Amino acid sequence: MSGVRYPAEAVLFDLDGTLLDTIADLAEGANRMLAELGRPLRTLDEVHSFVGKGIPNLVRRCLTENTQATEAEIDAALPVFRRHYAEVNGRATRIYPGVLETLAALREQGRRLAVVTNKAEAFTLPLLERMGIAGHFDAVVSGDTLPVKKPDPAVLFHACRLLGVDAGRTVMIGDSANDALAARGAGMPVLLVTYGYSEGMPVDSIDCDGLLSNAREALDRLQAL
Ligand SMILES: O=C(O)COP(=O)(O)O
Ligand SMILES: [Mg+2]
Repeated sequence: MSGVRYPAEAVLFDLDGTLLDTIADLAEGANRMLAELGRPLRTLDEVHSFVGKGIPNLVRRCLTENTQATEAEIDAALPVFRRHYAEVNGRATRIYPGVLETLAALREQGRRLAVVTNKAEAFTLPLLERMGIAGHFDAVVSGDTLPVKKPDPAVLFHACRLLGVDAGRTVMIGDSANDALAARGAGMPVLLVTYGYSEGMPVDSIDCDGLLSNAREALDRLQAL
């Protein structure tokens, strides 16, 4: 892996598409919103390609992809989505295979772990609790923790500050170009899982330091650092 010549003391994890398969709940929230607004519903595949840049972007794309909406309509839709998503958040969400044992093993190795997600904090924290994984993380940075979100590297630096670990001793693991660009901007190595969302983009076309078909593979990669 390029750029790392020391043990990685901390690992930053993306949430949606990396640790948790949240797509069914996101699609349910989106379609309840669209139904309430009298707009055409979206397929799971469509929602899949809309996830990654946060909830405002998901709502915007649901309302504007191959159709039209005014800025005022998009603004008005956001609280509708939030209301519905708050109801379903976590219901059909699943932890990806290999994630639990990987988190436990990384902690066993003494590494500090954080979640850095573009999902808003109001949904992130209850979801981590509900899925029983909140206790694995020493810090959580959500999409509205700072005024910026991924791909801005500021969120990764913020997570490192919360962890008390140098960004130069940290590795990012994600599923999309937002994660990879943020890591590149922070000068951090980045591994991408191949099973996530990546906004409809082939994940192997994204500049990164390695692909993981199962989170468990991160253990070997990090072992070598
Ligand atoms: O909320 C999103 O759009 C995606 O969130 P993520 O950063 O955890 O993938
Ligand atoms: Mg993601």
